[in-house]
Amino acid sequence: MLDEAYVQPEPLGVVLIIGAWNYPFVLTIQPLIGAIAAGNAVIIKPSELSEKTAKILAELLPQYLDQDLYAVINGGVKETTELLKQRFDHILYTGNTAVGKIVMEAAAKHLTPVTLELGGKSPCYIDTDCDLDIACRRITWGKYMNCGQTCIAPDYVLCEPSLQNQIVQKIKETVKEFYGENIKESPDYERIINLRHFKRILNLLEGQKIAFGGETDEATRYIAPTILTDVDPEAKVMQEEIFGPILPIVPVKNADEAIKFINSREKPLAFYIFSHNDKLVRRMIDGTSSGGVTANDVIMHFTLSSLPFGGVGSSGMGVYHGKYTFDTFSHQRPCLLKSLKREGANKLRYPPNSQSKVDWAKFFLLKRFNKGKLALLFLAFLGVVAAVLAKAGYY
Ligand SMILES: NC(=O)c1ccc[n+]([C@@H]2O[C@H](COP(=O)([O-])OP(=O)(O)OC[C@H]3O[C@@H](n4cnc5c(N)ncnc54)[C@H](O)[C@@H]3O)[C@@H](O)[C@H]2O)c1
Ligand SMILES: CCCCCCCCCC=O
Repeated sequence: MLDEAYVQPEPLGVVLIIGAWNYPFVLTIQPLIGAIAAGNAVIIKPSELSEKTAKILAELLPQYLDQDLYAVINGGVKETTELLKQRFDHILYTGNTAVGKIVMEAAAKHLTPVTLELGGKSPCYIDTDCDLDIACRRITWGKYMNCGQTCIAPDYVLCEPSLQNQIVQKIKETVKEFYGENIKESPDYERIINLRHFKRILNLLEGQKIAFGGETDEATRYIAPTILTDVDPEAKVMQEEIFGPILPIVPVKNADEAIKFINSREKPLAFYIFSHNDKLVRRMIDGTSSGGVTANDVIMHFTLSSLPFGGVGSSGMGVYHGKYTFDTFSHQRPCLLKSLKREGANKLRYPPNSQSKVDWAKFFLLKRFNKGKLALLFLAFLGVVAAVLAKAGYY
C-alpha cells in the first residue's frame, strides 16, 4: 500500500524484421512502426521474391529515417543466413513454417526471442443456418484476393453435402460480378508470384473434381478462381497450405464433425465460421484452436488494431498489431519503489523466525480471512489506518 509498483516498458535493443513477399510493404512497415515506437533500432530484410518492393524500401526508408538506427538489408537465403548469425534482441519473421524453424534455431544460439508469423490451412465452416449469398460473397473476396496468396485466406470449406452445389453456384456468380466475364482481363485479378509457386499449385489440382475454373496460363502465371468439390481429406490439396486461388470443399456431416476435422490437423492461422446461430459460433470457437477467428466474414480480424494478430502451434508464435506490436518489442520491466523508512513493518521477514511471526505473516497474507467478508473489511480498515499513520510520519 505504501510502496510504488509499476511496469516500465523498455526497448529490447536491435530488432530484425524479416518480411514475406505476398504483402511486402505492410509485412515490414507495420512491425517497423511498433518497433520504433518501443524505442528499438531495426534492421529490415524484405523478401527477395517481391524484388521491386524490396528495392523501393531500400531507396525510400533512408530518406525519412535515421540511417544509423533503421537499416534495410536486401538479399536472399545467403544474405539472410549471414544476418541470422548476428546477435539480435528480437526477431520478427513472416513466412513459411519450414524457414520459421531455421530462424528459431539461429535465434536460439543467442537466446534471442522470436515472433514467428507463419501460415497454415485456415478452415471455413458454412452452417446450413446461414445467409449463403452473403457468406459466398465474403468468401469469394477473401479467397481470390491477391490470387489466394494471403496468409489468412480461407484455405478450404467444410459444409454439409447438401450445401455444396449452392456454394459453387453462388461463388461462381460472385466471381463474375467481381472480375467480369473475362477474368484474365480484369485489372483486379492478380497473378501467381513465380513459376515455382505456379507449378506447385497446378500440382495440387491433379486428380481433383473441378466444379468451377481450372483454366491456367503458364506464360502469365494465371490460375483462374477454382473450386474443387467432394475433396478427399487425404488428397494432396488438403496436405499443405494452398496459397493460390483454389478452394476445396470437404463435405462433413455436421458441425461436430467439422470440429473433429479441424482438431485432427495442425492449428491453423485463422478459423472462419458462417452461421446465424450465435451459440454454434461460440461452440465452434470454444471447441477449436487457431491464431485468430472471424465469424460471418473472412480476413477482417487482421484489420483491427485493437486485436492481437499471430499464430498458434505450427501457424506461429507471438503477436503484433497496434499496441501489441509495441508490447512485442518491449521488455515489460516490473519496478517496485520502496522507502528506506518503516523498517518495523519489514521485521516479519527477517530472522530469527518464530511462530508469532508466522502467524502475523498469515494474517497479512489473508490466509485467515478467506471465509468472512467482515474480516476482510476489518483488515482493509486496519490498512487504511496504517497508511494514514505512516503518511503522517508516526510509524
Ligand atoms: N502470419 C502472417 O502474418 C503471414 C503473412 C504472410 C505470409 N505468411 C506465410 O508465409 C508463407 C509464404 O511466404 P514465403 O515463405 O513463401 O515467403 P518468402 O519466400 O518471402 O520467405 C520469407 C522470408 O524468409 C526468407 N528466407 C527464405 N528462405 C530462407 C532461409 N533458408 N533462411 C533464412 N531466411 C530465408 C526470405 O528471404 C524472406 O525474407 C505462407 O505460408 C504464408 O501463410 C504468413
Ligand atoms: C481490407 C483488407 C486488408 C487485407 C490485408 C491482408 C493482409 C494479410 C497478410 C497475410 O498474408
